[in-house]
Amino acid sequence: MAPLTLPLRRSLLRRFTQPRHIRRLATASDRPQSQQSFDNRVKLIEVGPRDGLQNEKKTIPLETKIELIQRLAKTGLPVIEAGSFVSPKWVPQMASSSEIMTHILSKGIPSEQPLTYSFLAPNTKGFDVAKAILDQHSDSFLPFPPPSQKSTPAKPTIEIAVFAAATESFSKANLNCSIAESLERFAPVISSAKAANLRVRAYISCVLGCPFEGTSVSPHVVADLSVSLLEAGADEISLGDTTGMGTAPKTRDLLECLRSAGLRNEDIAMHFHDTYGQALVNTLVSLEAGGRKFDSSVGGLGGCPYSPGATGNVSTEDVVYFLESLGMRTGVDLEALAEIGEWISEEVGRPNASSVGRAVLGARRRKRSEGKAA
Ligand SMILES: CC(C)(COP(=O)([O-])OP(=O)([O-])OC[C@H]1O[C@@H](n2cnc3c(N)ncnc32)[C@H](O)[C@@H]1OP(=O)([O-])[O-])[C@@H](O)C(=O)NCCC(=O)NCCSC(=O)C[C@@](C)(O)CC(=O)[O-]
Repeated sequence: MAPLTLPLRRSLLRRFTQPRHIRRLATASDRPQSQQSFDNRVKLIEVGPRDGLQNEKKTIPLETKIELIQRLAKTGLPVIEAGSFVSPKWVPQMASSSEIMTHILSKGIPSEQPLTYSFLAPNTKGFDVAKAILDQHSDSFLPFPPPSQKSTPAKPTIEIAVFAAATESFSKANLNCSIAESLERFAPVISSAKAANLRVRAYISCVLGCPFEGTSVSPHVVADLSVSLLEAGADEISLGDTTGMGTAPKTRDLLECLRSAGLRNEDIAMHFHDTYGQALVNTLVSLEAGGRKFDSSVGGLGGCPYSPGATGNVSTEDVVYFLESLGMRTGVDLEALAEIGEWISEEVGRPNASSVGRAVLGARRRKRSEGKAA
C-alpha cells in the first residue's frame, strides 16, 4: 500500500481521535438561541441554471440559459448559480459558462435588488478561465464584501464555488480524486478567489447519504471537512443531500454535530434534493436549528451526473410557499417563479416537478376562466 501523505495522515488522525472545533472569536450567533432575536428572513440560493441544467442530455441553447437567468433575476432571488467551470468532457452542458459569465458582466442583467452570481470552479484550471473573464470586466462587479449598495450603482457580486464530498467514493466519481487531494486542489482556488475579492462557497456533497456508500455518512467527517474549508477561507458551506436520503433525525444530528464543531448558522446553507420527498421536512428541521439559507431550483430542475437515480433539487416554488406559510420572509415573487418553472420545464422537455408551481398556475387559470364566465 502506498504511504499516506502528511495531510491525509493528519486528517485521519483528527477524524478518529477527537472532533475538531473551528477557532475564532465568539459572535452574536454563538449565543444561546433564547438570547437571540428571532429572524424570519430567509436567503434562497437559486441553483437552477447550474445544478438544474447540468444533467440535461439535450444541449440547451445559450440564449435559453441567459433568458432563464434574466427571468430569475426579476423575481427577488438574491443569489443565482449561473454556471460551472469544469471539464466539458465531464459535464458538456456547462460548456457555455464562459459566455454566460461574459454576458452577465458585459451586458448586465436588470434586477431590482443586489444580486450575487455564483460559478463553480473545482481547480485552478477552472478558476483561471473565470478569472480571465473577471479581469476583463473588473468594473462590472462589486468586491466582496460589497460596499453599501445605497452609495454604489447596482452591480452584482461574483461568487466562486468549490465542491468536495463527504465520501471517498463520491469524491472519486465526481472529481477523480480523493477527499484529501480535493482539499489540496481547492486551497489555491480559495486563496486566489479571496485575493481577488470574490465570495467563496464550498459545497460538501453526500452529507446525508451516498449513492455508492449508502446512508451511514459520518456527521463528524462532514464537520471536519466544513472546518477545513472554512479555515481555508470559504465564506459559506453548502451541505448537499445529493441523494435525497436525508431524514429529519439525520438532519438534526448533522446540524448538532456541526454546531459542536463551532459552525454558526450563517456559515451554513442547506442543499436538499427531493428524491425521497423529505426535502421540506428537512428544511423545517434546519429552520428550527436556526438555518436561514437554502439552495433550491426553479421547477425542481436537476439531478447529479454522479448520483444515479437522484431526482432534482427541491423546487424553489415549493420552498418559497412552505417558508412563507410558516411566517418566514423570502422576498421572492412566487407567481413569477411559477411561470418560470413552467416555461423552463417546457424548454428542456420535461414535466414541471414543482407541485406548488403547478398549483399556483392552475389556480390562476381557474380564476381567469371564472372571471371570463362571470
Ligand atoms: C474536476 C475535473 C476537471 C478533474 O478531472 P481529471 O480528469 O482528474 O483532471 P485532469 O487535470 O487530468 O484533466 C482532464 C481533462 O480535463 C481538462 N480540465 C481539467 N479541469 C478543467 C476545468 N476546470 N475546466 C475545463 N477543463 C478542465 C484538462 O485540461 C484535461 O483535458 P484534456 O487534456 O483531456 O483535453 C473533472 O473531474 C470534472 O470536471 N468533474 C466535473 C464534476 C462536476 O462538475 N460535477 C457536478 C458538479 S458537483 C454537484 O453537482 C453537486 C452539488 C454541488 O450540486 C451539491 C450536491 O447536490 O451534492
